[in-house]
Amino acid sequence: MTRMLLADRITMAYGKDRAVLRDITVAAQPGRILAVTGASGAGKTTLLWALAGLLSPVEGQVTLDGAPLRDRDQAVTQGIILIPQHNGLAPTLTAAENILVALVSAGVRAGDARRLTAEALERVGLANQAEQLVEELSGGQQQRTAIARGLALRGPVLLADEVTSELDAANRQTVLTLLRAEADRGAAVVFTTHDPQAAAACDDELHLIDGHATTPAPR
Ligand SMILES: Nc1ncnc2c1ncn2[C@@H]1O[C@H](COP(=O)(O)OP(=O)(O)OP(=O)(O)O)[C@@H](O)[C@H]1O
Repeated sequence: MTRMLLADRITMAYGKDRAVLRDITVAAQPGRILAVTGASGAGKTTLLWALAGLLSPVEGQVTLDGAPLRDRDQAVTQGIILIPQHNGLAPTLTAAENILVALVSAGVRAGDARRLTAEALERVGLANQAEQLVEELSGGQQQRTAIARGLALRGPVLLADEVTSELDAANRQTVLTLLRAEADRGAAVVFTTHDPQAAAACDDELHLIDGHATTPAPR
């Protein structure tokens, strides 16, 4: 299954504050990885939250397969997976439990959920940390657990918010390879990053400067 997720001339603001994103048009395309780059505060997370259905534009719209995306509940139902910037894991559950809970609440049967959890932790190199509490994992291990959870859900859209920021070079490369595998199975992947090398490994780049798009060109 593929999905076409489009931000169509969106402007985003928090409360009555000035806009933090202005007139942005960008598509998450099946089979491709879009890098969203820009300095701290440029609006990368805000764009991802709009695509995830967590925030509504004040102008323009986010559409999914041509129809307006209503909210996060609809986005979850339609398989728009978000790996949030600060991992979003439950610290007092184990790495495996965090993934299992997500899978079971997405409707996966318990036996399949256990198998998918083990596979996902293996892919990020955390097979031996499966039964460890998240609060006892290092920052990079927590980040990889959040990535494993996002991978295990196998959605048609994967939104990954700075998911390599705490990783060493080898794990960063592993994660980029895993994001590529997601695109190769047909997912639309959007990846925010400060790392020019990581961005260069993606198919397309949207560069934000103070909420404005500057480089929408495909490579
Ligand atoms: N909840 C909020 N309330 C008010 N302003 C916010 C909120 N979240 C973000 N902002 C503002 O929106 C702008 C864009 O923030 P955003 O987090 O999208 O940037 P970013 O590019 O992801 O930054 P970073 O690389 O540091 O994560 C910033 O000026 C920030 O202060």
